[in-house]
Amino acid sequence: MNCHNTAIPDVVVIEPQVFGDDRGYFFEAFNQARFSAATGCSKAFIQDNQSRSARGVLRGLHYQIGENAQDKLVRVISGEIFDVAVDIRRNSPTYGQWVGEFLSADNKRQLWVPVGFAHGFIVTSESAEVLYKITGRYDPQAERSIRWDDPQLAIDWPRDGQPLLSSKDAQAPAFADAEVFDA
Ligand SMILES: Cc1cn([C@H]2C[C@H](O)[C@@H](COP(=O)(O)OP(=O)(O)O[C@H]3O[C@@H](C)C(=O)[C@@H](O)[C@H]3O)O2)c(=O)[nH]c1=O
Repeated sequence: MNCHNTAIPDVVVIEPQVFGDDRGYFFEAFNQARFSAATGCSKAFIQDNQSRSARGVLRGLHYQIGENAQDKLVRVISGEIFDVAVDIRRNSPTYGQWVGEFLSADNKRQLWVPVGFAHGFIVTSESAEVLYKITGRYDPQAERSIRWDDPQLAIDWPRDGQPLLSSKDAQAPAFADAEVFDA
């Protein structure tokens, strides 16, 4: 497994070692001990989420606040996405900064997005299926969002034209009005 920190060190790219042979390939999609060594996270994952989206769909930017705040380990099982994490920890030196990584079924990269970050992605292939493990339970009351095109965040989404959004995401508040993390 190969890991490297992104420009925001708490966000980590994990690249599993892939063993190819005449039959196809094998890799460990998740290994608790190696994952904890790479991220410092020893919390248990309690839920796996999977979604499928067409090209140009943008989901985000999302997070949960309070005791059900969620860490996310994101990967792609078909197609390609540009996956984004935004640092929304008020006291962080990288507060308001974002990192983005292309994750695909081909490159098998995973992105570790810890609590304190807003998360979103745009689909850059014909369609994409995204699978992510989370540590906090789904709590609609704790859900928060930030608009994808917030001028202060200025995320450079790879896209042709306007993305396809949920109605919830189309009405998301600006970063300046968002509830953020104090820690
Ligand atoms: C997130 C979630 C949604 N749902 C339901 C609620 C709703 O009816 C339907 C679709 O929900 P959403 O529109 O919020 O799905 P989506 O826009 O894909 O939300 C996800 O976006 C990515 C970027 C994330 O980071 C995730 O944490 C999550 O917020 O699924 C659950 O039952 N459990 C869950 O954990």
